[in-house]
Amino acid sequence: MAQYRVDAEYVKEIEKTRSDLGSLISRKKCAPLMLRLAWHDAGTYDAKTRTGGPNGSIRNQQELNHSANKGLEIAVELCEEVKAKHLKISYADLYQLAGVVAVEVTGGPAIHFVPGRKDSLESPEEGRLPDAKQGASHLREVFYRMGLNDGDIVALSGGHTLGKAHKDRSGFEGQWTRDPLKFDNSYFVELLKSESKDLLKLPTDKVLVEDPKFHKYVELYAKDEKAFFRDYAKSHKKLSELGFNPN
Ligand SMILES: C=CC1=C(C)/C(=C/c2[nH]c(Cc3[nH]c(Cc4[nH]c(OC(C)(C)C)c(C)c4C=C)c(C)c3CCC(=O)O)c(CCC(=O)O)c2C)NC1=O
Ligand SMILES: [Fe+3]
Repeated sequence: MAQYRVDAEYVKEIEKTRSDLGSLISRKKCAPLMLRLAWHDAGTYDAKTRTGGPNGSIRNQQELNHSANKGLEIAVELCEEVKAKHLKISYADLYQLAGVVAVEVTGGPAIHFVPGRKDSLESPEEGRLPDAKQGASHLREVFYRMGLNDGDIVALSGGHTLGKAHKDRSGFEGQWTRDPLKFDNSYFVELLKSESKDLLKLPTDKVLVEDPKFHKYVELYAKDEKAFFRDYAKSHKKLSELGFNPN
């Protein structure tokens, strides 16, 4: 992923973009969708070939057509309103900033954001994002390929504190927590409880409790929200900067 040095003017523009994203995301109550957009752009990264990653390519219709990205054209559309006011900001930076703001406006941790991602029009082949129907070895294969580790997998899954699954997008239906617009550690609290008919657990959510290496993090985050916020902020930054070595 290419990057470029940014000047003071670009940094100033980023701050204006951040505030416009905050108003848009609060007004439209679309924090969960924006967080998913940021991940689906960044989560295609392959550390070996150094391809994919947070480069704005998710805006390509060809990539939006990937089955894992169903529904994200809405998020891309919503971002256009902000992009039109800040043309010099790259799509790559815009989408990652939207993910950072989505977490902050819903009460989550502040996440350090470094601008300078370059856009690419090249979309990776379909199938780089994890499949929610699979198990622990698949999760590790996909996240290790991105250059992330077991702790990142559990912390990032905590992003399911926001939002819901939609039958017509992923085939799953329902929210993971009582308040889908509040960023807190309740995803982990619910994960340790037995199945409840009104809350969702994806197969990939369930493996976080079944696999002993993942389970120890779930236990920690369920009882210590500060620890979750600390680790989530680190993993979020890591995912949003895959392939991008900020100077
Ligand atoms: C760790 C594996 C993992 C998988 C397999 C996953 C899959 C997954 N995530 C979501 C929705 C979904 N996901 C997320 C954050 C999210 N998603 C995500 O996994 C990636 C991208 C790597 C797959 C990461 C790493 C994060 C972390 C913040 C949000 C906020 C929403 C709600 C969106 C909404 O409300 O519209 C859906 C339902 C889509 C829909 O029907 O609208 C599915 C099937 N999410 C996962 O964590
Ligand atoms: Fe998800």
